[in-house]
Amino acid sequence: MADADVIFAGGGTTACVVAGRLAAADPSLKILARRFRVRIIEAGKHSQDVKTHVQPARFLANLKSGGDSFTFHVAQPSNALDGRQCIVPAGKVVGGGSCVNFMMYTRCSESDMDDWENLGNPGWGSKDLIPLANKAETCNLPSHGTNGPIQITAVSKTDDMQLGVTKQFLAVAAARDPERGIVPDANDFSPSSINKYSPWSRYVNPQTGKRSDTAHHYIYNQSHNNNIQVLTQCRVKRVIFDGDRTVGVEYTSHHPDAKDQQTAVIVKASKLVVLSSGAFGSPAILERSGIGAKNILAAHGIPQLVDLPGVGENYNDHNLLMTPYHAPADEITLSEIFHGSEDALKAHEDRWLQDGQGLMAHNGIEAAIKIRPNAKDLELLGAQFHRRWESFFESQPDKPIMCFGPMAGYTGGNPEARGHEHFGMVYYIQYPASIGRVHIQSPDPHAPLAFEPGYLDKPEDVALLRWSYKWTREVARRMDSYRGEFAADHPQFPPSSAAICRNADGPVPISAPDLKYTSEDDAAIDKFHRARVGTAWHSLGTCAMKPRADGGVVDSFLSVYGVKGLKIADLSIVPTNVSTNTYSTALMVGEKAAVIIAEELGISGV
Ligand SMILES: Cc1cc2nc3c(=O)[nH]c(=O)nc-3n(C[C@H](O)[C@H](O)[C@H](O)COP(=O)(O)OP(=O)(O)OC[C@H]3O[C@@H](n4cnc5c(N)ncnc54)[C@H](O)[C@@H]3O)c2cc1C
Repeated sequence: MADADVIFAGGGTTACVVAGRLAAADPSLKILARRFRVRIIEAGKHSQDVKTHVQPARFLANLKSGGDSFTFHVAQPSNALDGRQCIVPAGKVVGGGSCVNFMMYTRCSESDMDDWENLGNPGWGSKDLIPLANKAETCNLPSHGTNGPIQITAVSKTDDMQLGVTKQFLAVAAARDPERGIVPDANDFSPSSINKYSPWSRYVNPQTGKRSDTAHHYIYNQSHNNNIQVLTQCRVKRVIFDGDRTVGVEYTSHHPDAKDQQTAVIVKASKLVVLSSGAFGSPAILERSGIGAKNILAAHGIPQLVDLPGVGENYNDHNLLMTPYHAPADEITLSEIFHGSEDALKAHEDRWLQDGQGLMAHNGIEAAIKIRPNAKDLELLGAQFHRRWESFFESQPDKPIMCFGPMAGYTGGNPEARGHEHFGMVYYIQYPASIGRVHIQSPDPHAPLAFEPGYLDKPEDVALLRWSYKWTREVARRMDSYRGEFAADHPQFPPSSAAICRNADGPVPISAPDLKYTSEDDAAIDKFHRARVGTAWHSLGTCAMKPRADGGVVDSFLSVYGVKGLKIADLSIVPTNVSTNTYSTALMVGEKAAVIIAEELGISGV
């Protein structure tokens, strides 16, 4: 007899949306959201009411603690990064990334969704997906959702802002770059909002001040619904088939203290297995199940069931830096919450416990721009970027090249920054030309993956970051709080350079000339980027939804090619990159997957 009707392998962001919607619509359907299993009596890694998850501003301390709500995927050494091994964390907790992310509320470009549809995926264009993006959220801004589970703190005007650096960023924008202009909401899916400065909202409930994640808002809110069974600290090894029909999955304990992490347990699904293990986990489960490229499976002694060479390929992310600037001692930032002791945090936590307000309910980001270059920028971006501009961006006016914004606080790891105030300038590439891959390197589900993120493999991405460093620095230098660069976390320019980093008494005038950089300076910037560029935590694309002949892994109904009864619902299915922080994309994919599965299973009311 089957253990459930639908089994989800992975209980992260997208899985909670799909499982929650299906279970709420049809309480007679048994849903088993598969995560980490408690081996003895340890409840495992639920996120419910855990303060590192629900108190928003603890996100950075949680990440830096290296704690057990993350999997840290260590990449292979990369030539483009001067031999460095990047580390890309992914959420590992019920609710996945939505419980550990930075809560920056961003939505993609219309054309991103239309690109997916045009790849051969009917029903995945902006016309169909925008209503589903709105269905997921409640956000008090025009053109957003009004009745969805995910609650947004809307920031659209100066009165909504708590951080001086945000206001300064927008003030410099207004004075220095009036051509681009400021809009109240750059995340309304309107092409005309691209290339505009804007206040920025966050995934925090404005009433309670709690993080708005999918675990609490799609699963834990259904504690009355006995049909949702969540196993924690269990790791899915592979999918079990009867011929080409999916019948269940095999899992093992993932409890860190478990003496035996290899004993297999098999659970059967009567209707469907859904892989929701994210851009790293889902392709790995497929490969361990015999679905993937022949050479990779053969190298690990796994018999091939379906030849799908696209599995694990097409790894996409956004490449990010946050460069810090000194700020006055009385600057309002989150640095104390990011790096302070529990004693130092107590006042912030007490304030938050009173009414859910204060800096503990914040993420430090309240303004940004998804930017496109003007003629002067294109000249500065140089020849290395021009081909990419002409072939990809020029004809797609709603595709930004970078996202820039100020972060109120120091996010780096240099202990010299402690006890002083800083703000950061964040910059990340929206559509990196460099693409990576992730594959298994063992049939063991606990073994690390063979991961090549591809960061900066292409020179056009290096050119983008070089221009972005200079661009963001020019804005920072004009902000009232600017007191010079925190030099240890900037490029090491030659001592004679006019661009050398130094302390300052205050900002330069808006009309001051821009810094001049020599070719040696440019080399220092590139070296810095190769040494420091990192993930934006937006991994996607490794089980792409596109035609099988084009390297696709799932079709537009999210069904894995070559077998029956197996779907994927997470960001691994996204075939091409998006101009957004990807929580919104996971919500949208989840809502779409819920509709698809409900229709197939004859469930109404989703
Ligand atoms: C540190 C960080 C900061 C971020 N900041 C932002 C932000 O500010 N704004 C924004 O919009 N987005 C942000 N994101 C991105 C966003 O949160 C993710 O893109 C999104 O949550 C991914 O959803 P998913 O469903 O694809 O995967 P996940 O949410 O990662 O879910 C996958 C789940 O599967 C589990 N799993 C993996 N393998 C197995 C297995 N074999 N068996 C069982 N379970 C398995 C994992 O533990 C995980 O819980 C951030 C992400 C991170 C990690």
